[in-house]
Amino acid sequence: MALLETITSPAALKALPAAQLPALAEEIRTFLVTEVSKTGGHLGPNLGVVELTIALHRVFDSPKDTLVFDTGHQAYVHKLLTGRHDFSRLKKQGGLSGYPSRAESEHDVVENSHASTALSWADGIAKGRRLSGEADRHTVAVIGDGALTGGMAWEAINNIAVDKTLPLVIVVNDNERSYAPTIGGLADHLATLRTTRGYERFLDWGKRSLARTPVVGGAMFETLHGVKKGIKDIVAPQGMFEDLGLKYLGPVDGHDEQAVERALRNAKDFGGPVLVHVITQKGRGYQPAIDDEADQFHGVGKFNPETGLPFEVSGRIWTDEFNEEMVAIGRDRPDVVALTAAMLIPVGLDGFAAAYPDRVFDVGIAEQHAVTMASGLAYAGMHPVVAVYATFLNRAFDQLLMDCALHKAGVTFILDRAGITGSDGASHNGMWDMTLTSIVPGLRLAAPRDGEQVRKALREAVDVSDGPTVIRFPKGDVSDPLDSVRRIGDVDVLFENAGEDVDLLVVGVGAFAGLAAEAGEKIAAHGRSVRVVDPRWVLPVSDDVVSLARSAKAVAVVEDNLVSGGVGAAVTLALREAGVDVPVHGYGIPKRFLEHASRGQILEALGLTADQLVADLEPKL
Ligand SMILES: Cc1ncc(C[n+]2csc(CCOP(=O)(O)OP(=O)(O)O)c2C)c(N)n1
Ligand SMILES: CC(=O)[C@@H](O)[C@H](O)COP(=O)(O)O
Ligand SMILES: [Mg+2]
Repeated sequence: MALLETITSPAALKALPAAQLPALAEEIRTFLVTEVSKTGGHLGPNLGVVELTIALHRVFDSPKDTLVFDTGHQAYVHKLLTGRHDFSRLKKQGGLSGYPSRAESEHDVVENSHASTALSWADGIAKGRRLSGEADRHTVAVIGDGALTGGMAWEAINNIAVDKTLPLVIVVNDNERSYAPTIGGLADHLATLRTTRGYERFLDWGKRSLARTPVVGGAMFETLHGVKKGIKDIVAPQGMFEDLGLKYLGPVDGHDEQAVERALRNAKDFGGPVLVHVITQKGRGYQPAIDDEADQFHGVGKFNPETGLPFEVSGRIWTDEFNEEMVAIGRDRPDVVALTAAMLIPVGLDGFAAAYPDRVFDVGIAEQHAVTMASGLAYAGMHPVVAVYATFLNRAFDQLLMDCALHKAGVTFILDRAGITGSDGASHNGMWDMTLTSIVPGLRLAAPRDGEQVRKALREAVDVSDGPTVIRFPKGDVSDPLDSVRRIGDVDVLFENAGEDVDLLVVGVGAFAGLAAEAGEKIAAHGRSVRVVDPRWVLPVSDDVVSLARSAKAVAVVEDNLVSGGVGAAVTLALREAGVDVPVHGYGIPKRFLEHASRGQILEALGLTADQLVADLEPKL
């Protein structure tokens, strides 16, 4: 790592002779494989942007110029080149974030890991710089081909393309993959552009040859360039970007560092918005990643760098329960169809897709489209199941409210990674969904406490055809089965040590039902009468919960969601509306953005362990 150790800033990188850049790239790849094999992380995306990121930091002057990375999972090389070499605690508490972090560096801007936002950020930064008299500062947005399938990206392009003096460079990092191969018309269009790759080499040859031809050489090169443009338009119409008014440069071999530098310098000097189309390979330089058909080591756990094989084989996860039951439902219900936003495998729809390939729609990173398309599918007599990570539903709230719920569309939403996820940082925690969905008229939300409840809730949900149903569960290993002692209406009683009247009613929500039961039993052991329940369908608050509260002196609600506007808040409102004057103590996530750490570390820091709940709750009884 002789060279990499010397790169403590972009200035040091710029000072490196070009001849040493291939060696530096090699050292960076070795570093990434070695270090990420110990911590886990987004290895594939970062192996693909080594030369691109080197070229970016050699052509532009960060932080005077601004580099924005879309989604931000591919910013490890950027971190290395801006002096952050300690990856030993990557994505862990106190260590480097897995995404850009303003607290870490002046070179980092966008911390949001939700895709398709970079171009909007860049549009605003560039226009703000120009208004403040700093038009000499360039803004560069690096966006993947996957993120480019998100609607926001096109809203931004629509605005950028018409601003002919905007010093903004869009770099499309086209590796033909999101997790899986990128889908849709845009992907096809990028593919036609890729086929013109030969033209770049042809043009470069022409430029070098003609440059040596005195006098007529330059004119001939311009003619050649015009010919190339014409042929390219015939063979690979790049009209889309240029018809929108964007200057298009490329396609450029994203692993030829000097070619990328040349293209970026041209873009930098162009004097207006330019799109540079860079062709890269996800997992470049590490064969196990390249060979990984599922997602080319998009996001990996710890692995053996020699073999690429994982050290940790995960147990049965919540997603597996959904995956399997969906296949069974697909057999029984030909009207059930499924939608994913470029995450077929991560959300557990691969089983259903294998069995019923015509009934799965991968819409790209386009959650808003997915939700409204599902409303259309429901109108056409289908029962759609939309599977997304909980945090990404935020993006499609209006579609949920005004396309799905307003029209009473029977759509089922599966929110995976609900609650604290932790290591992917603030924007990846699924902590807002029950707050958002609690205000949607006609929506019913289930929070299963174990695998059996996931299956039951899913079966019940697909039978609802007059409004949206939501099932949410966390990341990781599914909870051990938690049996009820009896059922009251639709509510499962998990523990009770008294008759009807109790000192305390504890409502455990979803995966926190076990935590609630543990805390309730501890309080019961201290002499209190306690009942712990799991409502299963937690929104809207059921009459059964209200009537149970009438027989309690106090209520506690424990949820893996914001306290603000969550189930606890909904219970409080329901009790007030029913005239039940009983104190409700809400336990969950505070309304703030949470630093990356493990789920367990964050839950403990938030007081969401049984002992901490007991310690806080008992004095209030
Ligand atoms: C709104 C949103 N939906 C889904 C995701 C999950 N996600 C993270 S990276 C990724 C694929 C991104 O593909 P691309 O932009 O091509 O970047 P690459 O990994 O290929 O470099 C997805 C779907 C996300 N971060 N944001
Ligand atoms: C960057 C991104 O949004 C995803 O790749 C995210 O890292 C998914 O993480 P898990 O699938 O491991 O929850
Ligand atoms: Mg990609």
